[in-house]
Parts: sequence; structure tokens; C-alpha cells
Amino acid sequence: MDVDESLDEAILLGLQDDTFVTEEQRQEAEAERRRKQRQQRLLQLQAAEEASSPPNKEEPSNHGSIPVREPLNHFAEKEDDMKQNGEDEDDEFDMFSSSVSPVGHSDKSGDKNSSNTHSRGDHNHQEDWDDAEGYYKAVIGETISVLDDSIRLRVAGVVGKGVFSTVIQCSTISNTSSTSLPPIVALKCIRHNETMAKAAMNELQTLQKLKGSPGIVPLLLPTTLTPLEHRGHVLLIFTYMEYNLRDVLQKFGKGVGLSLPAVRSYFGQLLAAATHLQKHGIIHADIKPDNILVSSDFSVVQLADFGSAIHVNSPEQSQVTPYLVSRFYRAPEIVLGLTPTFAIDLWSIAVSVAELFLGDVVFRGRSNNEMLYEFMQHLGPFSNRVIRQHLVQCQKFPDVVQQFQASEGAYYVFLQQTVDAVSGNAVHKRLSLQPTTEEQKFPLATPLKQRLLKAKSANDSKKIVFQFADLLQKCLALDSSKRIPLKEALRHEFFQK
Ligand SMILES: Nc1ncnc2c1ncn2[C@@H]1O[C@H](COP(=O)(O)OP(=O)(O)OP(=O)(O)O)[C@@H](O)[C@H]1O
Repeated sequence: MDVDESLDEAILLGLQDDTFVTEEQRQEAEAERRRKQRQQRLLQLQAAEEASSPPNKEEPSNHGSIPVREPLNHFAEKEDDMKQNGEDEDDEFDMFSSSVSPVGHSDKSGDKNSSNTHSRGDHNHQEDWDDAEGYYKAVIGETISVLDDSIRLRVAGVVGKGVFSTVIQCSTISNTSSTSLPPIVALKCIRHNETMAKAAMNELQTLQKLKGSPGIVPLLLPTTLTPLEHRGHVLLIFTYMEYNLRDVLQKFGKGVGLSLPAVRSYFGQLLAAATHLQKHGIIHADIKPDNILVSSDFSVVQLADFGSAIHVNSPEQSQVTPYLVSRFYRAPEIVLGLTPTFAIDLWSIAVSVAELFLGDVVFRGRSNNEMLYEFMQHLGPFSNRVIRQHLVQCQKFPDVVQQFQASEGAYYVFLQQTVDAVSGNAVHKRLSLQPTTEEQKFPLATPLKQRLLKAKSANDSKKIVFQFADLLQKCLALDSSKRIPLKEALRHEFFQK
């Protein structure tokens, strides 16, 4: 991880150079870097665990009519593609209007499965079942049986692929087990790899703790901590959810965002889900639109993907990882190398819902350093207290890149890393954080409120947009200890009708 992380800033700076790559290649490189970083983190966990333990220690059939989703794992950073992929006839559908008819799912045709599922060799070797990276090669129509054949599922198509797994939509074809299953389920098939399997155990434990909590995608099986297995892959079976928020934004946002009533409903549900996480001492640590699932009628949202979850007061919480959480949804304290708390999830929720309203990523930094610049542009400078904490962490942890420096007087300077537009060379600038006037707290500041007001549609009342902006700003306090408590956020006037 040390190598990956110390290279990160350099790589990303390199990626800003026009001669280096296209935007798409940059995104791919970034996705690859994240994958490596995550694997590295898992290996570290595995090594720590080992060090602390004693030494002895069927035939395809036609299911093209079932709507399935394309893989979505890189959408988080493909917002430009997202805007270009405008929808047609469904675009006029307003999910919160009572006058509209139910939406069809033309963008989820079975045809799209062909790129996500595979044909298989006849040799019954592991490579017939797995691809080179250990992902399960699902075949449409094949039967997967679990719990000594008491449950049989038929593969309908792949709906998602992440760092850890392939998520497959399945129909339940027979079930004589004691757990009742709905006709359609989501099967999360973990990659065939010991480290991934261990990480899946973290997800399983977390989901067992959260069982029955509203706003969390229900884990149907296993019902205990004994993992289910199929051809060397750990399996988790969930309630199937038709969409995620990235899909919804793509479908209805038209690059201009969702309606304020929709955003309000999702925001309230996510804050309520976060209170359940807090109650159980769990930090999700990867909240983003892709990991927020949406019901087929668009009314309910649920958090998914607990593969990165951190249990409060566990050794994992004190691990400093400035690359935790996908970058656009990453809280400033993570970038600054401070210990992650529940407040990082509140940040990610606020950034995700602001994106739903704006139809655009809120803080679009290409590196941690650019993220800090974006934060200060929108929200003003960091307090001296937070910067001092950051500088202490820089001394303690070599992974934490120093982003600020003391200067004359009581102020700090921001060490901005940019690329010279003409020469393409890396340029380091020292930006003063000293406020010039009360209003202009940071050079070039564009307050978030202004951006939200600009995005407001004719149907949105200015008063409610102001309330939304006020709540967002309280959720996005740069100092995590100053972020609004969840209970207070849920009582905010934005939610009073
Ligand atoms: N219950 C579900 N119903 C429908 N789709 C789902 C469900 N769970 C997950 N998905 C889809 O599959 C995608 C990948 O799932 P998930 O994020 O859990 O996998 P992962 O391998 O842990 O990914 P990551 O790389 O984000 O860690 C999600 O973004 C979502 O679109």
C-alpha cells in the first residue's frame, strides 16, 4: 500500500498531462489503482490477522425478458458519459408525481447480459468457472444450488461487478429450506480468492449485526455466520433491488438533477439509515450513489456494499488510509489522515444527495490535493485546529501526504499541486488561507449555496432550496466534530412539510 499511495499523487498529476491519456483511460487507470489499493488493504488486514494468531493454526435457457442492469462499478467517475447517455421516452417520467404511469425498463434489456455473462468450457476446471481475476463466470440460465440443494437459483444476468464480487440476478426455482425467498434475488458472488473471502466475512458479520435495520439492503442468506459457498465462491443472497441511485440519476436527472421532493425523500431515508449504522457502531465507509439501491417504484432507498465497513473501536478504525471511500465522496478528514468516524458517512450522504440535485459531481478533484482545493473553494478554509491535527498525523504516518504548511503569522498555506498548462510540468503553489474579507474566505470561493440556487428548477421554491443548502452546509462542515448530529439533521426544517 505504501508504494501505491505514495505513487498516487504523482500518478494523478501525470494523468492531468494532455499527452498522457484520454479521460477514459485516466478513469480506467484510477479504477485499477483503487482496486489495487483495496486488495493491498485486505492483504494488510490478513497479514495482521495471521501475525496475531497462533502458528498452528446446465443448459442455458432464454431469460432475456427479465430486466437486468449493466455493470456499474465505474460509473462513479463517469459522470460525463452519464450525461451523454440521455434517456428517451422514460425521461419525462417524474417519480414523485402522482399523475404519471409506471416506468418501463427499456435500458435493462436481457440483451445487455451478453457482455456480462459467459459461455463455459466442458472440462469442469476452476478456470471454466472463474475468469483470470477470480470473478465467477455466470452463464444465463445455469442453476446454482446452495444449502445441500435445498435452494436452486437460476441465473438471469449480471447486474453489478465490483472489486470484491459479481452481483447476479437470479430467479428462485425451488426452495425447501426453512428460509423463504422471493421469486427474484440478488446473488453476490465473491471473487475466488482467500483474501476476498475473508473480506466477505467482514461484510457478513456487519450485515448480521444490522439485520432488520431499515435502510439497509436485507441479507436473506446466510442467516448465520456460516458462509454459503458455490464452486469456491462465498455467496451472499439479498433482496433484489431494481436500481441504484446512479441509475436513477442517469434515467431522470438528464444532467440537471432530480426534483427536490425526490432528493428530500432520499436524503431523509439515508440519514435514518445512518442512525442505525451508528446505533450498531458501524461506519459504512463507501457510501456513494452506486451503493445506494432503489426499489422498482423509486420510493425506497437502501444502503448496500458493506465490504469496507469499519466497526467502531476495532483496530481497523485506527488505521490511517487517506484513500478510504471513493474519491468524490471522501470526507476531508480522510484526505488529511485523521481517524475516520461516523461523520465520514454523513459527508458521503450529503455529497451524494447534493449530486442528485445538481446532476453533477459536487467535488470533482482528480487527486486528494485537488479535493482539498475543491472543498475550500466551496466551503471556505480549514480551521487552524484541523490543520494542526493533520500536521501531527503527517509526522506519525508516512502515508499521509502533507497538504498544508505554517507561514508567517497565525495562518497556514495550502500546498497546491497543479500542472502548468503550457509546459505540462508539475507546479507547486503556496496558497494563503488568510481571509481577505468576511465574505471572501478563500481565493476563488464559490459557495455551495450559490451553486444549488443556480441549479434550482422553476418548480422548486427558493425557500426550500435555501433550507436544503443550509442542511447540506451543516453536514459538510470541514471540521468533522462540527458536523450536525443525525437526530438534529432529521429535525431540520428542510424535512418539515
Ligand atoms: N441487492 C441488490 N440488488 C440489485 N443490485 C445490487 C444488489 N446489491 C448490489 N447490486 C449491484 O451490484 C453492484 C456491485 O455490488 P457491491 O458494491 O456490493 O459489490 P462489490 O464487489 O463489493 O463492489 P465495490 O467495488 O463497490 O466494493 C452495486 O453497485 C449494485 O449496482
